[in-house]
Amino acid sequence: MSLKSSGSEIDVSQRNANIRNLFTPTPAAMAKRKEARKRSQSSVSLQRNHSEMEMGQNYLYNGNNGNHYADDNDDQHGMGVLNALGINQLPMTGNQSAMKQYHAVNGYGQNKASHKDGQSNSNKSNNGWHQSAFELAMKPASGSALVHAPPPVPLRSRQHKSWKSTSQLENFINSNEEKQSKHLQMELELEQQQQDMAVDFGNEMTWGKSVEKSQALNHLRTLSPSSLSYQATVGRSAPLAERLQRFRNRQQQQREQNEEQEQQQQYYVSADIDNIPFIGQVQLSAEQIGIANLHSHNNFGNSTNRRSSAGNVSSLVDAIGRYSPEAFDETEPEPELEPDFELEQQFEEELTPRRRQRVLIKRRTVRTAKQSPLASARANEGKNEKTTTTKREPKSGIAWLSRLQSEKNNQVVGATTTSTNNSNNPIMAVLRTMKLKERLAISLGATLVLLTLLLIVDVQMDFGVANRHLLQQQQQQQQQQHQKLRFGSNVNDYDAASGKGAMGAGILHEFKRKFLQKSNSSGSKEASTQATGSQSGGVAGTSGQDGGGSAAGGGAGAGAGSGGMSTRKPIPHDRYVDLQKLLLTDEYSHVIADNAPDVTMDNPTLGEMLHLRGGANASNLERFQLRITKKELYGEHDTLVDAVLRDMIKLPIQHVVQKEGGTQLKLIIQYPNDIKALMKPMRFPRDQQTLPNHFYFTDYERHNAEIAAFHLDRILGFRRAMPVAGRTLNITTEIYQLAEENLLKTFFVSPSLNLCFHGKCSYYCDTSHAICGNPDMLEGSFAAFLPNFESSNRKLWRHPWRRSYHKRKKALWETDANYCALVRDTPPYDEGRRLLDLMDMAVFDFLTGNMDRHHYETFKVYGNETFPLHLDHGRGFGRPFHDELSILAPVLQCCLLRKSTLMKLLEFHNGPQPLSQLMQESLSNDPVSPVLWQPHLEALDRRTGIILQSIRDCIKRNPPGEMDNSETDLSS
Ligand SMILES: Nc1ncnc2c1ncn2[C@@H]1O[C@H](COP(=O)(O)OP(=O)(O)OP(=O)(O)O)[C@@H](O)[C@H]1O
Ligand SMILES: [Mn+2]
Repeated sequence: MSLKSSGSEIDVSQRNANIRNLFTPTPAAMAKRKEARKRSQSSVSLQRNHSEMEMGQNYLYNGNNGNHYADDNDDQHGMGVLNALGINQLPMTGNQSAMKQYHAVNGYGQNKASHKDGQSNSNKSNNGWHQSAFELAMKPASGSALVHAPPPVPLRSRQHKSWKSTSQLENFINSNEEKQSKHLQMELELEQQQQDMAVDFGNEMTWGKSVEKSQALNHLRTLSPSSLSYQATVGRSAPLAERLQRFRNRQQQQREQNEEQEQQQQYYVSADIDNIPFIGQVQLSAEQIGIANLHSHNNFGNSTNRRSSAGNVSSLVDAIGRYSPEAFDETEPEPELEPDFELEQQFEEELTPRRRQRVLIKRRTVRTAKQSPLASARANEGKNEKTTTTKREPKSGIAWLSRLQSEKNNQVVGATTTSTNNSNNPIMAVLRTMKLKERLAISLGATLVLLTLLLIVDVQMDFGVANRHLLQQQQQQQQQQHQKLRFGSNVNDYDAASGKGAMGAGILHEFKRKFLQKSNSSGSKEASTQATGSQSGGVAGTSGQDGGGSAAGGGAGAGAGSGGMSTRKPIPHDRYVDLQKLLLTDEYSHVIADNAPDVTMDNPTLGEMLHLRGGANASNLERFQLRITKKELYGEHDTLVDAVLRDMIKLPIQHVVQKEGGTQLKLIIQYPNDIKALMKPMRFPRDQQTLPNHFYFTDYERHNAEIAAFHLDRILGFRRAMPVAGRTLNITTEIYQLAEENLLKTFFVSPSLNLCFHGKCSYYCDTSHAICGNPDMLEGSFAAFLPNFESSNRKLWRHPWRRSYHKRKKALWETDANYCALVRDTPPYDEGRRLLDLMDMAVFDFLTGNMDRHHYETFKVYGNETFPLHLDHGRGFGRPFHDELSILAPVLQCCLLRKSTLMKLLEFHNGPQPLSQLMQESLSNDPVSPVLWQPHLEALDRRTGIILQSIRDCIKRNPPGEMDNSETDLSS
């Protein structure tokens, strides 16, 4: 296991400094630890634990470091601050493993680049280690039995740069295994020994809860790794068996010795078997053990329950310190006691150290009168001659009964014995009786409370289930009555923004969601999918935009609801008759704009504009380019499109150059006759989804998305995307042998002997993201090249609904509910077709799931009254199971859509052919068909429904008379 496999190239000393800073203790803590270290004899083995802890934490921190690096790249997009060196490395290693996870979860195709596999594997294994090390390190601190926690990290060990050493890690693992086996062995032997010695465990101090006390002692008995390592250190080189034998002998000696002493003391010795790990190494007198026992109660048993975890760890150090041989020195000052032991403390303060111990023992013996019934029974059986019946605090509800019984016994037996049994003391008797009542009352009360709780829970469950049905009915009614949607996490903001509040419904929805989730346990599958649907919608709402009251927030909710709808049992098909009717009137022209570009008039071609004419030998592409018009790239029935596609698929490749600009690798493929295509190579199989930790701007480009987007654009009737075809190339003969020099430099042969290249770009153009032949074939998308006529330059426009391209910052449209009003007042969106073109683009991007629409381009020569090109769709079709509603923000915020677009959507929705089918048919002509993974096709239909629903919502919110001032009717 290599520590280096995290892929981090960070300067080690810098990292160490960071880690030291992170763990810099306060002066008080340092003093405390210093003190603890002084007292502790076991720094070596304990230190070891801490260096482990540090390693775990270090790795955690290291992980953060990775994020930190990513965070520092503020504008990561094409404008290109991010350079691949180092910065890309950290997130990418994570991505690789995330990708692997995808493969594992979805049973996806294998990652073909073997070196990638290697990397992700090593990364994964490293993660695995990291986790376990962290768990190991954190276990003591987070576990319920805090007494198991090793003492705080000594400063000395803190400074050990243990993460540097790989062997130390191995040592740690080995030693840990060793420890565990020793631990087991030891436990076995100790158990045996305990049986050998016939220890009476019922003979514990009983001032307080016996459970608490035995917890601490049990802890010691079960030998936590820290206590074991402590012991191992104290015992140093003595073999375990020998040490155990010695220890056993000593116990035996002590036992014999104690038998000669007072009977009360004898109890203590036997009870002190709990302290074996400690007393095993040190010769102790019975009195010392008594003290030790007391201390252990004070410092373990009670601290477990009463101290905060931080305090607990330090108290443990103190305790361990006290248990070191010096700590048993009689002159050791009395340690600070817990508040509950004030009585004892007062008592003890009156006595000299030596005397005190004896008295203490006696006191304890007195208290042993409160031994547990079980123990008392045992004591009575085994040690009748001792006559002292002992009793522990009762644990069970009926313990008071046995206590009463044993009290009677005490009174009988106690009279005839010499022990200091004061159970016949009338005051004590009264006290006990009172306690009994108290206990009865308490247990009665507790039972009542429990019963009430149970009742409440039961009633709630019933209520939840019942309400689910009610709410479902309600929801269906709502849908049928064409009421507006109100789902998702932003529902309240949305309601506030719209001012026509469905706050109550929002709350109801929240309520429903909660109860649906709850009722999942009752096995309702429907509920579970529904809950999931609305949850993912919630995510969409929040991830896409701030909840700042934007209408898009509401829309996000709407989509969430619809998303949920698709997974529910079929409801009658909603044909959106209301919308169909509206298409026939102009009543809602402020929402449904009748602004279809009329291609029959004022629609000059580029050739006409630029006075260019293709020669007799002009290629299909050139002719295509010259025929581009002001209003669309190609005519509805233009056969040149197919010719252009065919050329790109069939023509031999002459030259390959890397395309500059953009963030990811693209190649310019040159064919004969000056035909060019823009190629995006395949990186992943079709079913590879956007990596969960990828932002839209770091998502990989998908060649098949480019192909599918062209087809979709055509089917939608926009015709604003250049023709794109798929083609499979021979990487050796069709790229490598034809590549220009700069590209050639990035070629290499992978370990599995495939030819690979990575090119030069800002994202993913490095050896670990190379594009490789499989074994020699490489698939790609080929987009017909845009005209490059000198005077046909394109104008680049910033998209008004551009995302922030920053991980933490939000764009204005995400926070300003009235953002559309601002856009409507700004040229070129204040008049003409442009704003409606953006609505079309939003619909188009929402259908493909493309969030990467930062800019768009137009042909300069046409001015403003021209269409925006639909370019760059490589980041679409990444998340088939998620509908990113924020992409629809322009439509939702402006409440605007072209009538022609709405007609198309209604057509897809109502048939005869759904969009998915139209797409499938269109795509089946492509050489790399099937182009889309089935879930993406299904997503198209689902998203069509969502858009329709949001338009319906817009209609509801914008009745004809009550038009918002900002919403100018563009259709007029
Ligand atoms: N078919 C095409 N023919 C000629 N040039 C094109 C074509 N498609 C896109 N381009 C140009 O290439 C540039 C980069 O293309 P594209 O946006 O697809 O790459 P990208 O790596 O995704 O870029 P970015 O990361 O900036 O989005 C575009 O800005 C556009 O000007
Ligand atoms: Mn792009």
